[in-house]
Amino acid sequence: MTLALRLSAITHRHPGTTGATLSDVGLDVRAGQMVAVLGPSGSGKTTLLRVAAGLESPESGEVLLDGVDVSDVPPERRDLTMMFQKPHLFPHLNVVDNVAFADRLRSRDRASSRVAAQRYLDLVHLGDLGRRRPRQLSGGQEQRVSLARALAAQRRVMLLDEPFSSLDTGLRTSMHRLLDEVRATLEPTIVMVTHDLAEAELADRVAVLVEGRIQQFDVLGALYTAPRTLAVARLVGGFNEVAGRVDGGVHHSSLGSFFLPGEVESTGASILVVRKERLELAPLGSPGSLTGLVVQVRQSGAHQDVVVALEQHGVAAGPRVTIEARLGSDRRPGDRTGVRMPGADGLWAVPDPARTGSGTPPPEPRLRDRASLGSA
Ligand SMILES: Nc1ncnc2c1ncn2[C@@H]1O[C@H](COP(=O)(O)OP(=O)(O)OP(=O)(O)O)[C@@H](O)[C@H]1O
Repeated sequence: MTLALRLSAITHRHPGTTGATLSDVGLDVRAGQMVAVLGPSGSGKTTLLRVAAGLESPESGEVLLDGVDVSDVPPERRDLTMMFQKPHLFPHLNVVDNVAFADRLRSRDRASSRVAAQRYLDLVHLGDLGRRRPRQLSGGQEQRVSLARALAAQRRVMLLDEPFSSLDTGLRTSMHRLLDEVRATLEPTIVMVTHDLAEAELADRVAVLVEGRIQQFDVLGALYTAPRTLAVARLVGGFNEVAGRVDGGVHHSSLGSFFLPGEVESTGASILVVRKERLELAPLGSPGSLTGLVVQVRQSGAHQDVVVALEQHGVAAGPRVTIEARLGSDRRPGDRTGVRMPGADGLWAVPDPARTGSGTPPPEPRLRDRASLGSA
């Protein structure tokens, strides 16, 4: 499959700022693929799209469309289209003419561009609203028209900048379904910026951007099972963290020594990251289990999060871990309990940025389970 878009070693500094907003960012998007750029607020996501679109000129690096360097091509002549959080429809045109606009710019006649626009409106389930003005639409309808207009432009790549973030949860879910339908029908190439993990699920691959650097570019599942950095683990959330060291494929900490999967690359000062759903409550004193004191039990969706302060030398002063237990677990604050660690397939380790100086310092976590703290 061909590469529709390649961003190569992009570094960008906004005028008047000291640090780089984007540092050596590379991203490959294949034709027909959808890539989500996921990152916390201010990590440089919009800037990255604007560089791809030609709205910002990077200090260094290249933008290639279908293998051709377009770094010096102005935005209007790049074969891509951008869709924003706000729809920006033309208020003086009705819906069908908004969608037909790109065709009209290409000098297609009014009648046939309207016929084509109608097909895109049907695709976004707004076939009956073509004669309305934008001010007569709801927010969700406006965003559907905006999507139809972006599709009708038939550009090589669509850049979507948090296009559904201003919609309520129900509308956002229906836009996600619509995007899935559109992808199945037209196979557009899409780069979508989001800070929402649920939205990133729509994409084939996810690029995690933190403080202007791509920290991981992978399928979403890998971010949950094999995060490359602590920042990625924190952005995904639901990990317990225990500081320690990796030597010879084994993580050593105050919790003990645990074999890691062979793919773990981190060595030296490393944080053991364990998903809360992979830890288990166990009967007190059961063989191979750790012991701790339940300090909190709280509802988390269809589960309970049980926070346990692990005991060391008989004192519950060790790392705190959160265990996702099924509803109705009988643990109460003040109970002592066993905690069973998963096998190597449920463990992972990432470099400890505080002790190795590697990677960027972790951002203030947005999605992190605040109780999931651990220290060696
Ligand atoms: N025109 C500009 N001039 C100076 N600084 C800017 C400019 N545009 C953005 N920035 C800064 O660059 C950084 C990245 O901004 P950007 O909008 O790309 O982040 P983002 O990840 O899209 O954030 P959000 O999710 O909040 O939209 C921020 O610190 C922002 O303040």
